[in-house]
Amino acid sequence: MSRVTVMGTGYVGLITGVCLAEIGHSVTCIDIAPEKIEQLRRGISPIFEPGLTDLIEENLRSGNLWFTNKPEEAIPQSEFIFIAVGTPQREDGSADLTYIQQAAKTIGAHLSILNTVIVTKSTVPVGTNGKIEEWIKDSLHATIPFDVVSNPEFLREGSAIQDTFQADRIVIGSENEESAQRVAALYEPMNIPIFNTNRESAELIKYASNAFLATKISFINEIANLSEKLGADISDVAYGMGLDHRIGTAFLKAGLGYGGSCFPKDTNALVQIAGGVDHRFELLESVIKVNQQQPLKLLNKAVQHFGSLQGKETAILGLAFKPNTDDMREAASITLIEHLLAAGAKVRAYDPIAAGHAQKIFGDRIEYSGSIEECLHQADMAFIATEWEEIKLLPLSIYQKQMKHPVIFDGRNCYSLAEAERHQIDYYSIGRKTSTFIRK
Ligand SMILES: NC(=O)C1=CN([C@@H]2O[C@H](COP(=O)(O)OP(=O)(O)OC[C@H]3O[C@@H](n4cnc5c(N)ncnc54)[C@H](O)[C@@H]3O)[C@@H](O)[C@H]2O)C=CC1
Ligand SMILES: O=C(O)[C@H]1O[C@H](OP(=O)(O)OP(=O)(O)OC[C@H]2O[C@@H](n3ccc(=O)[nH]c3=O)[C@H](O)[C@@H]2O)[C@H](O)[C@@H](O)[C@@H]1O
Repeated sequence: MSRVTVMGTGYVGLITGVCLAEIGHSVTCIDIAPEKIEQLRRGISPIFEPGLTDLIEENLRSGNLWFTNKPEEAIPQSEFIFIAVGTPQREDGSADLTYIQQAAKTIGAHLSILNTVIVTKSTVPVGTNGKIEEWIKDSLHATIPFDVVSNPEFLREGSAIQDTFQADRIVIGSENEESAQRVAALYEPMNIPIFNTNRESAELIKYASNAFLATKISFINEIANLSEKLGADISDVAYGMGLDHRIGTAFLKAGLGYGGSCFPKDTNALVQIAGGVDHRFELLESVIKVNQQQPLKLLNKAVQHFGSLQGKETAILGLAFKPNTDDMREAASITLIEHLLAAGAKVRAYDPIAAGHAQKIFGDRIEYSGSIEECLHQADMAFIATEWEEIKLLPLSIYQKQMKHPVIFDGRNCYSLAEAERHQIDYYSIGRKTSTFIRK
């Protein structure tokens, strides 16, 4: 059992803290946001993540997990300090290291002589772990031994706990073998393959992994755009490609493009990191451009269908950037809604859990529906922006029943073309033939 402090109770900090507590370590999570700590002490998770509340409650009860906003109550007693604070995007696309620097200074101000290993979980530009070391040194009041190790995080929102306990690999980037072994020992009960490397490589593995997955998505979206023009069906094309084990089926789902708190931010950051060493990352620049244009392609289909969108009652099904999360950061739904509003459409939206976030973004510029049926009622057109189970499995007869005449712009390819035809629905999707019903 080791004593661990986790700095930051966002997605990564909370999941890291809770999972380390679950395997028997004594974990204190600290945050500068007092309201989060207050909630967490009462067992309330500030984020929506399946299974997380149970794990928080369980580990609070067992005494393995504590929450505080006072670093002095945690850092001096810890053998490991995980940094899991945010690294948001600056205006120019580069990563903002303000929170990282603040966390490093806090660590330096409270570090004791336990030969503590600082473990960086946050996604940080190559070279940052070296800077963290310097920032900590600059804040120390005496000569105190410590080490800084890179340990990037690969979890996905919505399946974060499973991703942690069944991770493909744990990457540990260290300049010192003993520190690397100590971090590896922490994770031993999880029985996950460990890959050891130096800090710079570990930092780059994180950005390269996200950028590669983003590239797969933009690639398949381009093939989808091509499929539409060539009469191919993207579902079959992606499936047929994925049968080659060298390609694999994962991340070949065409749609509205990638959103979320990380792919857009990290692809932009990697372009900046490359630029910093005089390398123009043209491939990644194109990936980003394709992604920005993808939701507009579906909107254009609506413009072509109706001529003008002025006054059109529009239902948006799904707001979150993907299912099983209430996160709307960089969600394709935002692009869709902003463009629809600009074109004069009247928008109402439904999402099982993300409406609260939407309210902060759109206020009363759109309406919020309490159910799918209410959202679709008397609508001229419906956009499917997130493939929540209840949206994906919604019978097409509900669209027929609720809408004026069912016209669906499906950004997540939830239905088969045959089904849409059977229900006599004007059905537009991504990378497939349009199914238009000629009204008598
Ligand atoms: N969200 C995700 O699914 C993943 C995120 N990452 C990376 O992990 C990092 C954290 O991401 P999120 O958890 O989403 O961030 P977040 O922004 O949701 O949470 C960060 C938390 O850190 C707290 N914080 C800021 N400064 C602090 C300090 N000095 N001391 C203590 N707490 C402090 C904030 O109040 C906030 O609660 C980012 O670098 C992100 O790129 C990596 C993999 C997955
Ligand atoms: O660094 C991060 O924060 C994380 O970013 C992603 O995780 P996440 O953003 O939670 O979600 P994903 O499931 O990867 O989906 C990202 C976006 O890509 C889209 N996507 C995904 C897969 C696909 O085939 N097609 C597709 O359009 C999703 O709709 C979503 O908008 C990575 O998958 C994680 O490994 C990484 O740790």
